[in-house]
Amino acid sequence: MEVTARAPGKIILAGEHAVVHGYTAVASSIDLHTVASLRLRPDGEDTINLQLKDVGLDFSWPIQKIKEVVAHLGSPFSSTPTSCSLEIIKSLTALVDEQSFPEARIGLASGVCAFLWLYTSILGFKPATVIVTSQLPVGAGLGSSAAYCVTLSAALLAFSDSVKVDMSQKGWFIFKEAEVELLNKWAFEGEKIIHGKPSGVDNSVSTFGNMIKFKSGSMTRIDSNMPLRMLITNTKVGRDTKALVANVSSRKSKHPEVMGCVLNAIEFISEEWSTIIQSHALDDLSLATNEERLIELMEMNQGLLLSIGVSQAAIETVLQTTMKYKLASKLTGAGGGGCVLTFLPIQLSEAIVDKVVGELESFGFQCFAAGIGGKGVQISFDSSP
Ligand SMILES: Nc1ncnc2c1ncn2[C@@H]1O[C@H](COP(=O)(O)OP(=O)(O)O)[C@@H](O)[C@H]1O
Ligand SMILES: C[C@@](O)(CCOP(=O)(O)O)CC(=O)O
Ligand SMILES: [Mg+2]
Repeated sequence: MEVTARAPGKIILAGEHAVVHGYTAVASSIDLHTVASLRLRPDGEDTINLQLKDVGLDFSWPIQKIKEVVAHLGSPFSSTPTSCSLEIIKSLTALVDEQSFPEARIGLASGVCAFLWLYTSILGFKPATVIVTSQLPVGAGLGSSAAYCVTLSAALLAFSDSVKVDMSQKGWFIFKEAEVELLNKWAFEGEKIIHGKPSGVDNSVSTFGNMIKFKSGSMTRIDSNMPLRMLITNTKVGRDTKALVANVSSRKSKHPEVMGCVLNAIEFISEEWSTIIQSHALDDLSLATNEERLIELMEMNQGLLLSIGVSQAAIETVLQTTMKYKLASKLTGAGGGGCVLTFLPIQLSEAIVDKVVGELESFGFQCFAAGIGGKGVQISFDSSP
């Protein structure tokens, strides 16, 4: 029996970073997914195998070895989501390092630690092969870390005693509500290992899908009444969410009053975003007025993100390029590189979009569109041998 789980990435429309400090963010799922398949190995085999196809890494740990490393810390197996202590992270990192992790890919090590923590906590020491693939660029602001943790948590829970699923069901489906909440909590624990101090917005939107407003750990679903088109430009400049979040926190402790005002301003931007997107535009004129307001909010949000130190040269190149076409852009996710969103008004001609894309791609950036606001995590079973 094999289970496959898929979880979407996200865009943050307003409020990244501020959300880490208890302010509001507005985020939406996108129709690009991370997929994890998990197949239990027959009894007698004694390894846990993890294949990360996008980054070309393949790990195999004898169960006995994992037991030796984590069991002395007490059985990590737990029916309620628990945080991975620093001591366990150290032990898990030793397990990852033993597999001669390539130096250039050391940032990926925390993702492998998150896997080991989720695996041993949810499934214990059952032998299995887990394969992860993704349509999302890794480390580019589209929430690949959250989609990875959500999809792994879903696949692991599907074979655990914590959820009750009918494995004969055909096609994609999802657990019951309380079980999805449990999954989201586990994914958050995985995100903590990768991000250090995540707000929880990314795992929540990947788990539940749609568009959400998120503040201080709780989410409200947004029912958008506006068609929304965003061009996503991947600058391909690598960055690490954990470091960017830590830098913002350090700026906040150095300049508490200034940062308080900036983050408060971002809060108002997110609130206004959520009001506008839910309002009913009765005619083309009011739709255009609403679009104009969202464009201004995006410009202000980007300015504030620059002021907290998370913009970057390639991001600024995207902004200047799209500005030539009177289009507004803002970074999405942690910034420091990664992806930028450009608001495409509904009336904008495809000819202009093509011109902007052509110019952006001439810098070596990659442009794409993504469906906004689709379903959250789903699983499916395959009983073929
Ligand atoms: N498909 C994947 N395969 C392996 N690791 C992944 C994958 N997706 C995410 N990760 C983990 O998430 C990390 C990137 O997370 P992060 O810096 O938060 O960027 P983002 O979430 O914006 O893509 C990677 O370094 C890796 O540890
Ligand atoms: C910067 C932040 O607001 C979003 C990070 O998103 P991403 O990992 O860059 O996709 C951090 C968080 O909310 O946990
Ligand atoms: Mg992330």
